[in-house]
Amino acid sequence: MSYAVKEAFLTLQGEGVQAGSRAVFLRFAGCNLWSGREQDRSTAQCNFCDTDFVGIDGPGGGKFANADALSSHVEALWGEERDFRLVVITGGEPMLQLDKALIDALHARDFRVAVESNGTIAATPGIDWLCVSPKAGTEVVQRSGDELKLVWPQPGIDLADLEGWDFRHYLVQPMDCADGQAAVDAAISLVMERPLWRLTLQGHKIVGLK
Ligand SMILES: C[S@@+](CC[C@H](N)C(=O)[O-])C[C@H]1O[C@@H](n2cnc3c(N)ncnc32)[C@H](O)[C@@H]1O
Ligand SMILES: Nc1nc2[nH]cc(C(=O)O)c2c(=O)[nH]1
Ligand code: SF4
Ligand SMILES: [Mg+2]
Repeated sequence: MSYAVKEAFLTLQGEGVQAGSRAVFLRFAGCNLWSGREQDRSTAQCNFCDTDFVGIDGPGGGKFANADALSSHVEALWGEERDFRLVVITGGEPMLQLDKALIDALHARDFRVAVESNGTIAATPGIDWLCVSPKAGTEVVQRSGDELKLVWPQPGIDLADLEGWDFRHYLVQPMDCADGQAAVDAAISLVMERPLWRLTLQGHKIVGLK
């Protein structure tokens, strides 16, 4: 199978429990909850997205013919070091394209495979670190994983329901939006009221990384 990649780059994981780790980011093109066009945002199932995932024109992006070609591209971005190899596969919605062949090819090059998903498509087996970020009003089928990362505030989310799912870590991430401070305050209040949850900040934006 071929893969449509918006962009790929070396940075630090900015979010979640693995924040601060050196990682290659692989951003697949396309999402099932929004077209990515601004004129569709207000009517999309997910309308607060902070990411351009349309097309294959970003740095390190392109069309890759097969899993070997794409895993080789990831390896070139990482460099020679064989230890602690980490790739974060995101998008867009990565579960539209991520298959076993790509996970196997990345494992063969000694990468741990982390994935950021909206959870509306079941995760491909073999992922080493799965982050699910639920969106209000969508049917989340992937209710287990390593971290659940809730962007907040999101009207229509049933916190008690999420708390019954099977995740090792429950994280709340302030929504990057016009009133960012209000979102930070709301996230802190959530943690104060429900200590299962931990605050995660988008550290890459704070320090000026991509
Ligand atoms: C761009 S999404 C791509 C992966 C997948 N489609 C998803 O939604 O999880 C990557 C992460 O950014 C989060 N995110 C998107 N827009 C955000 C915003 N405005 N503020 C904070 N986090 C945001 C998502 O919830 C998700 O955890
Ligand atoms: N540095 C950095 N860390 C991230 N963690 C999750 C991201 C994403 O867009 O999925 C992201 C991102 O876009 N950049
Ligand atoms: S599901 Fe993820 S990629 Fe899709 S629009 Fe929402 S935040 Fe963006
Ligand atoms: Mg991002």
